Amino acid sequence: MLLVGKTVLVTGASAGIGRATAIAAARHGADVAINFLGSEDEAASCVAAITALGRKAIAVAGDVADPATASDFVTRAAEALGRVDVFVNNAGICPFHAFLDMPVETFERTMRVNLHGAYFMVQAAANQMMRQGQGGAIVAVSSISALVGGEYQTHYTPTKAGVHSLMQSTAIALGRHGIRCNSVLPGTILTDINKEDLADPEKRARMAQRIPLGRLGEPDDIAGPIVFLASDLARYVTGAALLVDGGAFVNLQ
Ligand SMILES: NC(=O)C1=CN([C@@H]2O[C@H](COP(=O)(O)OP(=O)(O)OC[C@H]3O[C@@H](n4cnc5c(N)ncnc54)[C@H](OP(=O)(O)O)[C@@H]3O)[C@@H](O)[C@H]2O)C=CC1
Ligand SMILES: C[C@H](O)[C@@H]1OC(=O)[C@H](O)[C@@H]1O
Repeated sequence: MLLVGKTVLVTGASAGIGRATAIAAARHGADVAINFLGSEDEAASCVAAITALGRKAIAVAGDVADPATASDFVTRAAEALGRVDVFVNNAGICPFHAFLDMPVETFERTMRVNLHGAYFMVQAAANQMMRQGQGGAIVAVSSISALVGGEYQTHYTPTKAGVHSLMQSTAIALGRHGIRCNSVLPGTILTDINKEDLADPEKRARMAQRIPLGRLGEPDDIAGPIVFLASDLARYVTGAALLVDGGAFVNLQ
C-alpha cells in the first residue's frame, strides 16, 4: 500500500487511464476526488468502485478547458476530503484529423483541453499544496507522442510535448516547496480515445507488432507507474519522464 493517508485528485477519471488510476490509488489506501466532463454514470461507478474499497471519493463535473474548473475542482476536493497530497493531470482528447485541412476549432479545443487545462489544473493543485505547507506530488499524463509524431495528431502531439515540458518547469518552480512534478509517457493504450482509430485491424496489428512486450497497453499498465511516482518511494524523483510503452519507442530497427 503506497498511498495510505493521502488524498489523490485525478482529472478525466470517468474512463480509461484516469479511472484506472483513481481506483488503483484507492487500492493503495488513498481517498480520491475525480473530475470528468459529461459521463455522469461512469463517474458515479468509479466513485462506487472506490467506496467499495473502503475509501472516500467524490466526483466533480467540469470542463478542464475552462480555467475556472481548476479552482472549483481543487476547492471542492479539499473541502470534501480535507487536503490535496497528489494531483494527477490526465484529462485529454485526441480527435484524429489530417494536417492540411485541420479545422481551427479542433486545433483550439485540443490545445485548450490538453495543454491549457493541464496548466491551470496544476497551478490550482500546487497552490492548495502550498497552503497546506507539506509538499506534494504532481503527475501529468503526457505521451510517447511527446517524443514522436503522428500523421493525424499534428494538433495533439504538441500538447503532449507541452505537458512533458510543463512538468520539467514546474519541478523547478515547486521543488523548493517539496512538491515533486513528473510525467508518464504512455504508448498506445486501449481506451475510448483510440477505439475508432484502432478499429482498423491492420493498423491495430501493425501497432502491436512494434511493441517488444507483444501487446498494446491497458489502463492498469499506466496506473501502476503513476501510483509509484505519486508515492514516497519516488521521494527523490522530480522533473522526470517515465516512458510506459512496452518498449515501442526504442524499437526502430
Ligand atoms: N490511450 C492512449 O493510447 C494514450 C492516452 N494518453 C493520454 O491519457 C489521457 C487519458 O486518455 P484515455 O484514458 O486514453 O482517454 P479516454 O477517452 O478513455 O478518457 C478520457 C477522460 O477524460 C475526460 N475528459 C475529456 N475531455 C475532458 C474535459 N474537457 N474536461 C474534463 N474531462 C475531460 C473524459 O470524461 P468524460 O467521459 O466525462 O467525457 C474521460 O474521463 C489523455 O491525456 C491522453 O492524451 C497518452 C498516451 C496514450
Ligand atoms: C490516442 C492515441 O491512440 C494514442 O495517444 C497517444 O498519446 C499515443 O501516442 C497514441 O497515439
